[in-house]
Amino acid sequence: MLEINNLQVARSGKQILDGINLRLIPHTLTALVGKNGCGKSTLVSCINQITPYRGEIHFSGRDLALMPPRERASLIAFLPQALKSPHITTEELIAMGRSPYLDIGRHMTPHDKEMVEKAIHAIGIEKLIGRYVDTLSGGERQKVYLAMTIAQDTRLLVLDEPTTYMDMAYEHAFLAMLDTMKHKNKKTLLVVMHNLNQAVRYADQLAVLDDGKIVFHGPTEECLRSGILERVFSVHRYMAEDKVFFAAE
Ligand SMILES: Nc1ncnc2c1ncn2[C@@H]1O[C@H](COP(=O)(O)OP(=O)(O)OP(=O)(O)O)[C@@H](O)[C@H]1O
Repeated sequence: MLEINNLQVARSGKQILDGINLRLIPHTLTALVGKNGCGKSTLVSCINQITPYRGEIHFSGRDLALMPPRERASLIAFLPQALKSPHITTEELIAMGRSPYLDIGRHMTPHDKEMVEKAIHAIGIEKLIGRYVDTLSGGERQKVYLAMTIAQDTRLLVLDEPTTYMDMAYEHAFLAMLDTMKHKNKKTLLVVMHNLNQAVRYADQLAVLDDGKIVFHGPTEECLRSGILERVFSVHRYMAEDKVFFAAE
């Protein structure tokens, strides 16, 4: 599984990530949390080999920096924070998730088509089929991109703020679906999350970034006991109906 060793990123003379070590546990959901500008998207873009870094990122013992992009895409699916709006149909975009597996003529096999269908149903976007991506709302576009990452059928999914545009009810349904994917489909998930209340409810593990450093990585329960979230986010915590909630001070 994914293992990051002593990752360093500097930009315009500023140290953005400093000595990051992170080892994901298979078949768990790890929420990457931290205040605005602490380096979450930068860390994700290093895994995606977009941002240059010093240090090492391995997947099942293989250096990701040395792995051909097509092979990498068969192991790790990414949902970036900023989504493009190409003038292609939703099915065409979702089918791009199958790119790492297609032959030289880019022909979809019945299995590829089945994976696309399954992703459409998993996200519940049947009504968006036939629409052009550049005509969709922010939330609709986010769902179509999510279907693309699910169609990619990788062992690891790295999602950068996947619920930004989602309404509250769909956000819950989506996070519950990730939970099912983890258990039923044996997926491992690294998810950048802004909503602390959702993170502590759905994540098995929390990785807390503060000013470019991982200040906690471990089970969610342990993180809650440590009081680190209150310190990093300047929030206070309360209980309601046996659930933990955080609120701004
Ligand atoms: N090209 C760049 N040059 C200089 N600084 C940069 C550059 N790109 C990002 N940064 C800085 O790096 C820091 C980390 O940015 P990053 O986008 O990773 O934060 P984040 O934790 O994802 O933030 P948010 O929660 O707001 O999405 C920020 O202070 C940002 O301004």
